[in-house]
Amino acid sequence: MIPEPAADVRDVRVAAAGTTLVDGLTLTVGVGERWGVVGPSGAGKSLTAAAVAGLLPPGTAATGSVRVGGTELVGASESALASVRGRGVALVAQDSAVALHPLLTIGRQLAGPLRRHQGLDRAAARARVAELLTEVDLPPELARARPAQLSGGQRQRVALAGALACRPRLLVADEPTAALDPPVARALLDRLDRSLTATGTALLMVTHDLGVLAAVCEHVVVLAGGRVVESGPVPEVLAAPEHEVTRALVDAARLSVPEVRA
Ligand SMILES: Nc1ncnc2c1ncn2[C@@H]1O[C@H](COP(=O)(O)OP(=O)(O)OP(=O)(O)O)[C@@H](O)[C@H]1O
Repeated sequence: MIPEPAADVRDVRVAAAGTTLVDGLTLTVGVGERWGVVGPSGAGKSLTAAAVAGLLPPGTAATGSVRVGGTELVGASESALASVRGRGVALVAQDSAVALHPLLTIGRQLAGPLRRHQGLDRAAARARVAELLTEVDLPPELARARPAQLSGGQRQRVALAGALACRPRLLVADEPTAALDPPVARALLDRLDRSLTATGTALLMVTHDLGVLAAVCEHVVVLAGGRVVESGPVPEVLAAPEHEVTRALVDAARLSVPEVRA
């Protein structure tokens, strides 16, 4: 039997106040596959990520179909969405670290979803939090710290640990390293890479950085004006871009990112 893909996205349209912002989005993310989403500013990358994660911002609405591990997210009730979050799909965003509660310890924040989604008791959740922190190369003692006591890179690692805590089928990552310095960003991506491999989690990652795309993803979709204009294996698309938008992105990257120079 062919396994359910991590995400099966069919003809998704996202609109706000009657304006179509993403249109005709169709994409299949196979089990454990890593997809990148690139495109110019305003192309619809973040809304695409949000639609696939079932977390569209207020005022926007989707039609079409987004199935994660066989569960339909478009039009799903809050309780149905809540049951898919964590184990089906998890989101880590550029500002995920900001979303940490300033007054709660890291340990309590990581333990919450483990207790809710996996039914762990207090002691089991505490042990799992220590494991999760170790998995993202943070000392387990950080469980007792509050977010303000951590660096930006450490906070983003905590966000990643939280997103991967329930071993989701799919991690949606929206510019997860955009707010980090290059060495800290590289370390986080390296960590992400190892965690995805260890858990078999698939990835859909928005990035504006073709170097990051090439380092992390196997497949790419290029968006422009809310539509997919090109998609395929990353090496092929970067080596021989077919659409003018992709060519412009590759040309811009050649000027600024040594790794993708021809
Ligand atoms: N909540 C919203 N309500 C109305 N319009 C929105 C909303 N969010 C985004 N948009 C609009 O939808 C379009 C796509 O936005 P989106 O944030 O997905 O683009 P993006 O490709 O991620 O851009 P960037 O690279 O600049 O972050 C833009 O024109 C944006 O102004």
